[in-house]
Amino acid sequence: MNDGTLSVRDCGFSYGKKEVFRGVTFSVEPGTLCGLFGPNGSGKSTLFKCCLNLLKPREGSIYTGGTDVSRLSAGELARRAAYVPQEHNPPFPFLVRDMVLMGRVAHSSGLFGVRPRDRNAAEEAMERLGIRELAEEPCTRLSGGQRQLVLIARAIAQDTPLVLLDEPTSSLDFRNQLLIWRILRDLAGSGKAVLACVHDPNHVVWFCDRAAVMHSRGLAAWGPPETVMVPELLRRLYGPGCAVGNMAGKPMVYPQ
Ligand SMILES: Nc1ncnc2c1ncn2[C@@H]1O[C@H](COP(=O)(O)OP(=O)(O)OP(=O)(O)O)[C@@H](O)[C@H]1O
Repeated sequence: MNDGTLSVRDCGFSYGKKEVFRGVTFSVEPGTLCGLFGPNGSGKSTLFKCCLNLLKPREGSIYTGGTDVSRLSAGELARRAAYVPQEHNPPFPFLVRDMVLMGRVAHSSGLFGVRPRDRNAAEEAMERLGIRELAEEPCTRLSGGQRQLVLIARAIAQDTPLVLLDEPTSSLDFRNQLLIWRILRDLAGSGKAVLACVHDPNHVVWFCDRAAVMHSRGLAAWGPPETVMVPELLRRLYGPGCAVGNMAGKPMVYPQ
């Protein structure tokens, strides 16, 4: 099996003596968009870093495409999984075009081995994200939202079977939020496994096929959003000010 399936098996992690989560088990299948949500500090970014072998779980294991991520070299992992971090402030004034092209490094022999098809993939990704006109801009001169679009374009250019995104719409206006969700749905539609950390529970209901919920040092729920998004769980997560109604046959979360 060399697809994008992400399989998190009985995973636990601690920073020193501080336990962040334990017993986390869920999977993201090819063709599926899964939303990961939960309160601030519940361990979502930490779990992402474990999936990318940047942090080592204290217990359990994480597989992608049937291989334990800890057994993959950095290059192999970069060909299997793309990652959009929560934020990234580039230390150097790389041009947007070069930043997106960096997504292709996993497929070529370094930045000096860039082939026409790598350049095409980068151009297509910029086109898809609507940032072609920013191609010659240094990344250090972009707004927060523009930087976020560049990071997503880089992940798309990387063209991996698994895509992990940490709050991919946090800095975006509503139009660009809708654009990103449409692109993520298309990525899943093309057979990729997509895991996106999200804060707005309505985004999970509207756009995701699966929901995974981090809370109280573990996974509080996992399944189709309609079954996960129930008032009891939301009140546990976010307190009594949270209600669930119905809009167009889907749950709709709103303030009480
Ligand atoms: N490098 C670190 N060393 C020690 N503790 C850390 C470190 N990074 C994160 N933590 C702690 O681990 C817990 C989980 O943090 P994490 O960033 O994974 O949460 P999160 O769910 O992504 O939060 P948010 O929604 O605010 O982005 C928090 O209590 C945080 O303080």
